[in-house]
Amino acid sequence: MKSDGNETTTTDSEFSMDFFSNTTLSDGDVQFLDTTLRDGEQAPGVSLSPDQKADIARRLDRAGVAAIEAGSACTSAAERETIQRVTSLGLDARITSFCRGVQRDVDLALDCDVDGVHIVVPASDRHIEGKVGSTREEVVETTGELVAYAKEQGLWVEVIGEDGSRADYDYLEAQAEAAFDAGADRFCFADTVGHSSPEAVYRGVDRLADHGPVGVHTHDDLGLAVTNALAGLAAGADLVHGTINGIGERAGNVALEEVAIALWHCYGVEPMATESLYDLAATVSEATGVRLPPNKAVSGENAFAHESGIHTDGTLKDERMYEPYPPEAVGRERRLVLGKHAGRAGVRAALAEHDVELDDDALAAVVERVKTLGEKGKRVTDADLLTIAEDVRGRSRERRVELLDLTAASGQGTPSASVRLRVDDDERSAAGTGSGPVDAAMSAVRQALGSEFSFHLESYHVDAITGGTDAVVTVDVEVSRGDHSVSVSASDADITVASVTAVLDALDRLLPAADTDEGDTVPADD
Ligand SMILES: CC(=O)SCCNC(=O)CCNC(=O)[C@H](O)C(C)(C)COP(=O)(O)OP(=O)(O)OC[C@H]1O[C@@H](n2cnc3c(N)ncnc32)[C@H](O)[C@@H]1OP(=O)(O)O
Repeated sequence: MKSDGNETTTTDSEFSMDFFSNTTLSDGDVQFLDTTLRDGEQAPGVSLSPDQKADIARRLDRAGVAAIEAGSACTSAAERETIQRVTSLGLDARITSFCRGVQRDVDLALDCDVDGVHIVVPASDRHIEGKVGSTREEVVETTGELVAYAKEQGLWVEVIGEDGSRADYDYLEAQAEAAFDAGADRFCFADTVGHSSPEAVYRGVDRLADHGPVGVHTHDDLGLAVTNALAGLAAGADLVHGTINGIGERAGNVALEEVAIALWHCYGVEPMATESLYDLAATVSEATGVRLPPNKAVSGENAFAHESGIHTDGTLKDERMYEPYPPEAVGRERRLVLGKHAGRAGVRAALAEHDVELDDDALAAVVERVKTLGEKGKRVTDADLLTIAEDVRGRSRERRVELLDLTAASGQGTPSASVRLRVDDDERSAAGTGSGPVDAAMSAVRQALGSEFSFHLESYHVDAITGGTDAVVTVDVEVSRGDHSVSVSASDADITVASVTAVLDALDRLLPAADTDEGDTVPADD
């Protein structure tokens, strides 16, 4: 997908980063090295299985990432197994391993059949003297020897000057020169502790780029990771190291999806397919357990959501009114949300999605009630909106599906549940098993309903409203039948009851009204 236009910057294949300099790059000159599986996995508590690494690597490869650092072979036998799983996939991307500046690490990487290695050598005096107890001269010498050794083994080699942003740049340049003289394919400027200003990154990369191809590796301790990656590119780097969702040590690495969208939107450069970004973000979040902040660029839940009336009205008039780029560009969809800041246009549009049309007075009354609900801090779901609309119109609706009884049992055996439902005039009971009590109850519900009342659970989300083991939980679901979907939330101290209630409320909303002349319910699934 090509950038469809940023009104203030160039979008053709040539771009210039005027802020930093008059550097000009063409699309294709920037490549990405994804290190989610190595530096990203170094985030505390994260450990990816071979299958998870393989799955993420396949998706990165399909998205066009040039290189994937699959892990640190020196870590353990189990880690080598995960790297081998990735190297066995036969991907187009170059698969690499992290190595310290010691031959043993390179040999262990070779055992994993990687295409290349990142030989990480200390660059700042703090790291040279304080960490590895060496000298500048010794590090330069051993780096040259190790690069020559790795090249003899047929490996692609990148030397990373660790803590390079805090190094004496004269020395960093000497280190890069030694690495290139020994045959290194590239050198990487590393802002290892995320300490650098954009200007300092620019100066460092500018000097290194005189000696050969340079990459830039930035961290987000100052919130400058993306800016610093762009500064590196402006100074002549052509490879950006980063991780999906910016996971990594401390405040994390640069978020690759943020660099990708910034390059695409602002400069018309696309080192990876932007349409894959959300899928990658969701996959990595799920695999690592590191949640996405709702306001995160590209992948946050709210990145393409509009609640306030003025924004919603503007967006309904022109989708680009309050968005820099369309959600489809990163594989997402826009959401209009109702709450305290809602206005008439947004409420009218939300009702129209459920084939409900109101006159101006009724609409104003619904808007007021929506605002009141939103002011209580409650998320206004489709079910809430439809209930308010019915109330305002003075029409009551007869429920078609109702939970009469629910029992769930869990423990060390297989979780099981039984339900009793009313479906129209019919009373139905069924039992089911599942991976947990909620799953078992859902299985029982589906069995009781039968294929005639089938539904699809689009999303399921649980939040504890209060703390402690007696917490009240809210379950938010989105349920669909055919082309229609509704969002519902239900709260209860029992998560199984809240889950079943939410799903049945949603299904009830999706079924045609018993009294069909109401005309304000969605058509049935056929
Ligand atoms: C900036 C980064 O992201 S660095 C990458 C971080 N990644 C990792 O640490 C990978 C996981 N690490 C591990 O599994 C372990 O630390 C191992 C297997 C690598 C080493 O374990 P141990 O031998 O027990 O050493 P330990 O972890 O205590 O200390 C690290 C050693 O590596 C040495 N070292 C650190 N960086 C380098 C380097 N760039 N080049 C050479 N040696 C280095 C340290 O000096 C220290 O050696 P010492 O024990 O002789 O003092």
